Amino acid sequence: MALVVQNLEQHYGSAQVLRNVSLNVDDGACLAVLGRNGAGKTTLLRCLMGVLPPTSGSISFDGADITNWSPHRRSQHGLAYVPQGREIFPELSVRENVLAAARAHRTGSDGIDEAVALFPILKEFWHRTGGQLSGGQQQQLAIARALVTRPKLLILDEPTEGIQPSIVKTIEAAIASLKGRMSILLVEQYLDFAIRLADGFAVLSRGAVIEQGSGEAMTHASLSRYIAV
Ligand SMILES: Nc1ncnc2c1ncn2[C@@H]1O[C@H](COP(=O)(O)OP(=O)(O)OP(=O)(O)O)[C@@H](O)[C@H]1O
Repeated sequence: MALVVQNLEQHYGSAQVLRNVSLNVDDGACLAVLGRNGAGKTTLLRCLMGVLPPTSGSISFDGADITNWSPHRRSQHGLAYVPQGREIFPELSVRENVLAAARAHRTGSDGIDEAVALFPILKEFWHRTGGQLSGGQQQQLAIARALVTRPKLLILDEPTEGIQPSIVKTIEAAIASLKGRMSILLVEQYLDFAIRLADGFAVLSRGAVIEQGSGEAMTHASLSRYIAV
């Protein structure tokens, strides 16, 4: 098991946002975390990355208890996070965005080439600034930046949100090609995308996991009631 989350709880002030959340991601597998807006998905990811300390519960990854580790230490240990809203550096070029991530992880040119090869548009726009890219191109850049850290677990927060269908296909193909080489935790509201990629799922509702299952159990009919519209 790559990632083991046990009994995680989180509060914002007096409001409880995560309730007894337990889930696992197997080595090399893709787990989809589904749920409506406000269900607590982003809060869960922020706890996994160490941006937000959980109120209680534990997180272990790759054999280590990382519950109290800093975000930096988690990243060095192999966790990479592509947040919702992408968060690239808009003033830096595509090249500089990628190199900044590579430098922090001492990734050489082979690792950079491998990550960028998944998204040919990035080489085409290598010297444009991040801010000049479309939303879908920025999403590809954000994923490439995560990949140059050579993660063991790639965490993606709604990578298809607001992105045109042709780029969604490119992102889907890229994630599909990564399966088996790293573990993936995919938060998604685009159900068909999640069904095509994931080996298992967990549904969050009001901060609690209300259903979990295998990839075979993931059908539009069984899961659409848990997703907005
Ligand atoms: N910084 C914060 N302070 C207080 N409450 C917050 C904060 N961030 C989120 N919340 C609340 O916590 C709950 C869970 O939010 P979260 O962003 O984790 O949900 P989500 O499932 O990721 O939703 P979305 O799909 O809209 O991003 C929501 O009720 C939200 O309003």
